Parts: sequence; structure tokens; C-alpha cells
Amino acid sequence: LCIAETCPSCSVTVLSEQSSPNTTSDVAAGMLIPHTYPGTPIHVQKQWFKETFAYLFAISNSAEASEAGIHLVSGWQVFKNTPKEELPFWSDVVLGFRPMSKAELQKFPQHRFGQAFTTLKCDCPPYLLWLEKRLKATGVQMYTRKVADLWELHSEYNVVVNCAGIGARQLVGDEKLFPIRGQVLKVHAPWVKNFIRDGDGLTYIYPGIHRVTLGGTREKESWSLSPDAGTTKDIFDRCCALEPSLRGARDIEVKVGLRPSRQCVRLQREVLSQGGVQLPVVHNYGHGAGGFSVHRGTAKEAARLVGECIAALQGSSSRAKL
Ligand SMILES: Cc1cc2nc3c(=O)[nH]c(=O)nc-3n(C[C@H](O)[C@H](O)[C@H](O)COP(=O)(O)OP(=O)(O)OC[C@H]3O[C@@H](n4cnc5c(N)ncnc54)[C@H](O)[C@@H]3O)c2cc1C
Ligand SMILES: O=C(O)CCC(=O)C(=O)O
Repeated sequence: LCIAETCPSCSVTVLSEQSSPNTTSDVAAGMLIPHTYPGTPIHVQKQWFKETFAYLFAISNSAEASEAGIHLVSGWQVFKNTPKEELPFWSDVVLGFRPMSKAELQKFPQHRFGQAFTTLKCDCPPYLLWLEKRLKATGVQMYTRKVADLWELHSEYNVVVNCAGIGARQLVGDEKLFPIRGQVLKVHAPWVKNFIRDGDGLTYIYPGIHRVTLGGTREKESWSLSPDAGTTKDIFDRCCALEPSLRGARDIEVKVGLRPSRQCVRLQREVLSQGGVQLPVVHNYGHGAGGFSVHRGTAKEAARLVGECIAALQGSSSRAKL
């Protein structure tokens, strides 16, 4: 969508093996709480987060908000012990970030420190369906197709953008990309209005417009997409310890996704070359546990790189004509 918007003369086609509701993005809670990528400078990650926050904030403040599934949500991140870093790098991007008061902390007798703030949440699938609708309105073609090798695309397209998530491990043989399995529950508990996140990042309660997401797990190198019943009970008990009213939650749905994890997002241009033929590629995958938090910022950079590929192609065709 970002490419179609920034380069209206491009004709864009989306090829995907799976689409909503069968992608990792459909499993996510969709909260804007960044995860740190150790291999990317903090100021770059902060810029990605800021751009994403500003983009979604504008949607949340428009008539589109409910259809797009974007809303502001306030709540608390609580810690059993005071963290080393009391001010995360994103504290001045979210709204109203402040330490919790003693009175607020009384809600969490097991925790000694906490941060209160307001952030944004994307509800999925609605947000993905809204993006799809906008893609179609811009004239983008969408096809269901598994790509086995990027080279199969060279005769049909001038530039290929690789946003394959965990699928990039096989598609481009990236061994630095690995899954971190996450199991979550989506429940009906409309009385839960505030988010609660344990600072260890394992247990969280994220209310959406229709369902509340309860999490979670982080299982490195596990490729299993099957829900585990013992894990479901464990997640539910952990969440009830933070928010006892969840014992009354109904319609528990269990979801599993594989976070496409890497030291850093792979956001770069590459020119593939075979038998004198070149294929410009822009990679944009490896967003790990924070894909929603930085999606617009990384998409903008990917679109800029596509612009560079087009300029290079135009340069080489005019040189060829000379
Ligand atoms: C349990 C859980 C909770 C999460 N919660 C949050 C959260 O609250 N906030 C947050 O910021 N992030 C969260 N995340 C992380 C987030 O979900 C991911 O970072 C994000 O979804 C990755 O998006 P993606 O588009 O790269 O991958 P995907 O959503 O997996 O999309 C990849 C697409 O590429 C297609 N594809 C792959 N290989 C091929 C191929 N060879 N040929 C054709 N198509 C292919 C797939 O079919 C799919 O359509 C969570 C993740 C999990 C698992
Ligand atoms: O970490 C969080 O709190 C948001 C959820 C998430 O990003 C995850 O489970 O990967």
C-alpha cells in the first residue's frame, strides 16, 4: 500500500501463499509496544515506531477507525522488580507515559513498579481486511500464489519486494531468520477496558474492539502451529492472576503464530544476477515480535528503496539507448 501511495505510476501486484485470516499477522495482538532489535540502531527503530504511531493515530482519529480496527488503549506495564531501564526508548512516542502511583499499584499486589501509558492497538483481521480494501481501491492486483524462488518472477516484474515473514527462511534461505512460537487466547470479556502487560513480556491482556487477547508464550525455534492445551490453561491462569475478573471470560479461541525473528529487520536492496540478467529485490522481513509496532515506518523505507530500484532501472535503460 505504501508503494502504491508513494509511487502512483507503479503497477503493484501482491502475491501471497496465505492471506487473512491465515497469516501470522492475524494471530498478533497488534499492540503498539516496540520490541528492541539488537542489530538496529535505536534512533532508527524509534523513527519506525514514531511513523507507525503517527499513521495509526490519524486513522484512530478518523471516521474509518472502527472499520480499520484501530483504537487508543490505556493501561499498565507492571514489574515485580524495578527494571534497569525505567524509561524505554519509546516512552515519549506513546501518550502520557508516567510511573504508576502507589494507589494504582495496589491493583497488582505481586508487582512493585509500573508504568502507565496510552498506546494504539490494531485489531486483526479487521485491520488487514481494511488494508486489503484500500489496496484494491488503488488498483493493486492480489493473487494467491506460493513463490518457490524469486527468479520465477523476473520475466513478469521489474522489481520484487520480499515481505514473506517467516516464509523468507525458505524463500531466500536466510538462516539468520528463526521462529519464536507464540500461543495466545482471544476471549469475550467486554468489561476489560485497560491493557495489562507483565514487564517480563510473557503475560499480557490486550483488550480490542471485540475480543481480548491473552498471552502468551515465546518459544524459540519451535515450528509447531498446533495449540497446546496445557499452555492454554497456563496462559489463562497467568492472566487471571493479573486480572481476576477474566475467570468469567467466554468463547475462548486459541491461536498460534510464528514470529519471524532476526537480530534486525532485513530492510535492504539486493540485485540478483543470473546469466547476465538482473532482478532488483527489496527485502522487508524479520519483524519478530514487533511487526505491528513498526510496520508503517519499515514500509516507508521499503517504498523509498523501491524508488531507488526504479531510478536505477530508468538510468540503465537510458544508458542502453545511448
Ligand atoms: C502471538 C503473537 C502476538 C504478537 N503480538 C504483536 C503485537 O502485539 N504487536 C506487534 O507489534 N507485533 C506482534 N506480533 C508480531 C507480528 O505478528 C509480526 O511481526 C508480523 O505479523 C509479521 O508480519 P509479516 O507481514 O512480516 O508476516 P506474515 O503476517 O506472516 O505475512 C507473510 C506473508 O507472506 C506470505 N508468504 C510467505 N512465504 C511465501 C512464499 N514463498 N510465497 C508466497 N507468499 C509467501 C504468507 O503467506 C503471508 O501472507 C505478534 C506475533 C505473535 C505470533
Ligand atoms: O510483547 C507484547 O506485549 C506485545 C505482544 C507481542 O508483541 C508478542 O507476543 O510478540
